[in-house]
Amino acid sequence: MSTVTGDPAAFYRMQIGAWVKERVKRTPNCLQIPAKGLDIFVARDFLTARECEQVIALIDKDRVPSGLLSSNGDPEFRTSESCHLKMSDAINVRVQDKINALTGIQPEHGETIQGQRYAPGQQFKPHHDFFHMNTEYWEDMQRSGGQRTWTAMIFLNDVEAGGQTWFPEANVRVTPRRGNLLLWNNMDEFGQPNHYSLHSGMPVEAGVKYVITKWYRERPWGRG
Ligand SMILES: O=C(O)CCC(=O)C(=O)O
Ligand SMILES: [Fe+2]
Repeated sequence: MSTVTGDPAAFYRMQIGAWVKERVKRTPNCLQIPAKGLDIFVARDFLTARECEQVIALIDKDRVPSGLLSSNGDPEFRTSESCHLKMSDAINVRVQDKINALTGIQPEHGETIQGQRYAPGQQFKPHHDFFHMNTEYWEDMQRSGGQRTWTAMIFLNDVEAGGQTWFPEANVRVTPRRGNLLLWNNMDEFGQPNHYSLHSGMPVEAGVKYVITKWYRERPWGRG
C-alpha cells in the first residue's frame, strides 16, 4: 500500500496514530507490549483500588445486556452486560479525564466511557473496534464522528480464572489485573483499519470481570 496524504481523514488517522504512540512511549509506567503488527501499551496501576471499586458500583447499578452494531446471527457473540457511565457521577469524569490526559487526544473526539461486566461463561468473541465500511451502520457512524482510532480499556478487578483479552493476530494475551489500562491503535501506520487489532474478551471461567472501554473517533464524537 502507498501512503495517502491527499485524504485529510486518513492523514489525521495516520498522525494521531504516530503522535499518541510517541507520547505514551515517553510516559512513565507505560510499557509497549511486543506484538505483531499492532501498537499496544499497558499502564500498570492506572486507577487506584478505590477508583475501581467506585466504578464497579456504578456499573452494577446500570448494567443491561450488551448490544452489537450489527448482529451476525450468533447469540453467543457478546454475552456480557454494559452501561454508559454517566458524567453526572464525579468518579466517571475523573476517570475519563485521566484517560484523556494519558492519550492526549482531543477530549471531544472520545466517546464517553462504557462499563462492562462478564459473569462466568460470558465473553466477547473476536471482533474489531474499528467500523467496517459497506455496513448498514457505517452512514450513522460517519455522522457521529467517523472511524474509531484508539481504544483504551481498564480492568477494574482481578478475575479468578479466564477473561483474558486476546489479540489472536498480534499474538498478545492480557490477564485482567485491577487498575491496569490497555491502549491500542485500531488503525495501521497508513491510517487504515488494522486487522492485527482483532481481539476478544475470552470467557470468564471463575469469578466476575469488570472493565471500562473508551473509544476515540477521527472527528468530534456525536456531531456531523
Ligand atoms: O473485555 C475485553 O477483554 C474486551 C472488550 C472489548 O473488546 C470491547 O469492549 O470492545
Ligand atoms: Fe473490542
